[in-house]
Formats: sequence, structure tokens, C-alpha cells
Amino acid sequence: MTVSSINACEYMPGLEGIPAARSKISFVDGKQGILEYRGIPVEEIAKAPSTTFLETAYLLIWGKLPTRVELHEFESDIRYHRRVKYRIRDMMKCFPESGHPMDALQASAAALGLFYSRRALDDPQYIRQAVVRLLAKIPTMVAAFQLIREGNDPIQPNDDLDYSTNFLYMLTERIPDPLAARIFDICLTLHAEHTINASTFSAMVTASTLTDPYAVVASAVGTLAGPLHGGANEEVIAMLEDMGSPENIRPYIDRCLAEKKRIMGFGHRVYKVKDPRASILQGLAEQLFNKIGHDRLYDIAVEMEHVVEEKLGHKGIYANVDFYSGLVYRRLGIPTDLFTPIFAIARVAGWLAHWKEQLAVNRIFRPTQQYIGQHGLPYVPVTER
Ligand SMILES: CC(=O)SCCNC(=O)CCNC(=O)[C@H](O)C(C)(C)COP(=O)(O)OP(=O)(O)OC[C@H]1O[C@@H](n2cnc3c(N)ncnc32)[C@H](O)[C@@H]1OP(=O)(O)O
Ligand SMILES: O=C([O-])CC(=O)C(=O)O
Repeated sequence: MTVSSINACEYMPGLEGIPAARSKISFVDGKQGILEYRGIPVEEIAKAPSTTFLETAYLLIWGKLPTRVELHEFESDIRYHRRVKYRIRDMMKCFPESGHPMDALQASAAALGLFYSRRALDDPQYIRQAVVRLLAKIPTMVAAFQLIREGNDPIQPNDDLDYSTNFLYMLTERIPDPLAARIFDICLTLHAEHTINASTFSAMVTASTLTDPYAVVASAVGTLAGPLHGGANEEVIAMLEDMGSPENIRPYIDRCLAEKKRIMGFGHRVYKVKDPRASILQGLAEQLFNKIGHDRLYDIAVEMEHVVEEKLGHKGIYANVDFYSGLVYRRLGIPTDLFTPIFAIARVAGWLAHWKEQLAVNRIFRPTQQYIGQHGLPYVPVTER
């Protein structure tokens, strides 16, 4: 296709249906509800007893499942790099406690670049170090902001604990129940990657300028925060709390539809059936409730899902990944405004996989636009306006 024939293409708001990259990282079939990471169905990964989020991160970033030795080295490197510089912790102490943790994370991720950015993008060692540092330090920074805003000093990472157990420990000062930590780890795996979604596209655009990986992740964090993307998980809980009890569901949904408001946790650009991750997350929520007690909001959520399907199923609007994830995190005692930062902890894997893939075939992203303004207007001096 020549540039002129592309220029003649129809304008698609939101780039719907326009391929903007070629990728081997993940695959989504939105009609059948299939998600694969490097060709492996996500259900297979989530149910494997030995799987860990870091194994998935390795798979996504390096393109293959690691051997036992490779996985051990990767996990050890990440364990070693979990601490963050005291200057970053001090910087976070200056953030307002009322600030949103996603804003704190975006600023902290960008600040890592002050220490580690070399832009040595053709050096495989630099690439590996950046991957390790970002995967290692992002959870520490999320937990640190939580403790700091409560007026406490951050808790140092515990080298005896695995990735997810350590994160929950840094957040709560308690070693979590092993099943809870396991379920949390599977949640991270389920959020690790999802083709060219908005935040990943943002990461790729930033990466295409050959800037540093910390800027790539910081820009993606900013994009993930919005309520139409990762930020919806937080909004879902607010909505379920607003409803308060099952008899309010129908009037609430009817009001939303009459007022043309979006129902959070539903709808997806690609899936026209229930998001496969939502089904797995729902099962994980139930598993968790069986172990540590029920959450009344879950009953509202299940009933609400039926009502939304009844009213919007004909439009292909079903529960997405953000609908059930918050119910798991809430039962783990995690504050609602940390749900999207937790999504970011997981999605760093996908962003970095795309960063690495982008570097190998890089061409700067620079689409075109259809100019719909005027031409040739006279300049009017300020005194004459
Ligand atoms: C991790 C993630 O990012 S998953 C998505 C998280 N976001 C949410 O849960 C927010 C709620 N959902 C939405 O806003 C949308 O479904 C999005 C942003 C996810 C996808 O948006 P798009 O693909 O651009 O869909 P679009 O906005 O064109 O909607 C198509 C139709 O479905 C309707 N629709 C889509 N989602 C919803 C929803 N959640 N509630 C009510 N109506 C909806 C639109 O009103 C529109 O109806 P119309 O054709 O009668 O005008
Ligand atoms: O793919 C999308 O547009 C959004 C999504 O589900 C994700 O990023 O996980």
C-alpha cells in the first residue's frame, strides 16, 4: 500500500480495527473469548500449579518459558533489586497524601530514570537490567506510597518472600495467607498483557522515540489510570457500593442507560463476549471467599452481571477484566485506589515486552490526520480583536 492510498483511508475514531503493529506477544479472539500469551491460552497458564507471575513476565518479555535455571536467575535478580533509593522514598514523602496512588506511581516510575537511564538501547545487558529494575521496584514504590500516606515509613522488601507474598507483606506488614498470595499472583498473571490496548500503545509510541524505558513505563502508567481503561476496576467497587443491595440493581442500570452513562467493568473494544479473564477472576474470588469469608458486594456483582447481559448483551457488552478483580483485592484488605496501581504492577510485563519488540523493528509512530480547519486566514493583531 502506498502512502497516498493510506491517506485516502477512512478515518476511524479511536483507530478501531486499524493494525498499528505486528506482534508475537499475545493474541485475542474477541468473538470466541480467547486470550493467549505467546500462543499459550491464559487459562492453561492460570491453572498450572507451578506457574508464577514472574514466569509469565519472562515468557512475555523473552518469548519462551524459562528453564528452571533461567527462572531462578530472573527471580533472584528481581529479588536483589527490590529496594528503592532513599531519595525516591524521600521524594514520595513530599507527595500529598490525598494524591491518587497512580499519580504517585507515574511520578516515581519517571524518577527511576533519573538514576538508571542510559538509553543504551542496543545493549542487551541494559535491556535486561531495565526489565529487572522495573519489575522489581514498581511494587515496592506502590507499597511505599501506601505506607507513607498513612504516616508510616515504608517497609523494606523481605528477601525470603516471593514476588507477590512480598508485595502483600510490604503493604500490610503481615505475611499473607499462602492461598491469598497465590490468588493474588494469578491475578497479576491475568493482567500481565493484552495486545495493543491503550496503555501499551502509549508505551509503544513513547518507545518509538528511543527514549528510556522508565519514560516508557511512566507514560503507560498515566494512560492506564483513566476510567475507560485500568481505572475502571476502582469505579466498579464504587458502583457496587452505591447500589448497596440487589433490589437497587435494576433501577441503577436503567438510570445509567437512560442517562447514557457507561457501566463500569462492562464493554470492550475487542471482546464481544465475556472477557475470559473475568471468568477466571470470578472463580478466584469465590475460592478466596470460601477460604477467608464472603463479601456481600459479590452477590450484587453476580446479579448485576445478569442484568447487564440481559440489557446490553445484544450489543456485545459483557463483563471485562475490571469487573471482578476489585472484589478479590477488596477481600485481601487492599484499599480501592490501589487496584489500578496493582494492575500496573502486572502490566509492566506487557509494556516491557512490547518495548523490547518495538526496539527490534523500530520506526517512530507518526500517523496522519485529516485537517478539518480553515486555510489562509488573516492574522488579526491583538489590538484589533
Ligand atoms: C482493562 C480495560 O481497559 S477493560 C475496559 C475497562 N473500561 C470500562 O469498563 C469502562 C466501561 N466501558 C467502556 O467505556 C467501553 O466499553 C470501552 C471504553 C471499554 C470500549 O469502548 P469502545 O470500543 O469505544 O465502544 P463504544 O464507546 O464505541 O461503544 C459502543 C456502544 O456500546 C455502548 N457501550 C459500550 N460500553 C458500555 C458500557 N460500559 N456501558 C454502557 N454502554 C456501553 C456505547 O454506548 C455504544 O452504544 P451506541 O452504539 O448505542 O452508541
Ligand atoms: O485490550 C484492551 O483494550 C483493554 C484491556 O482489556 C486490557 O488492557 O487488559
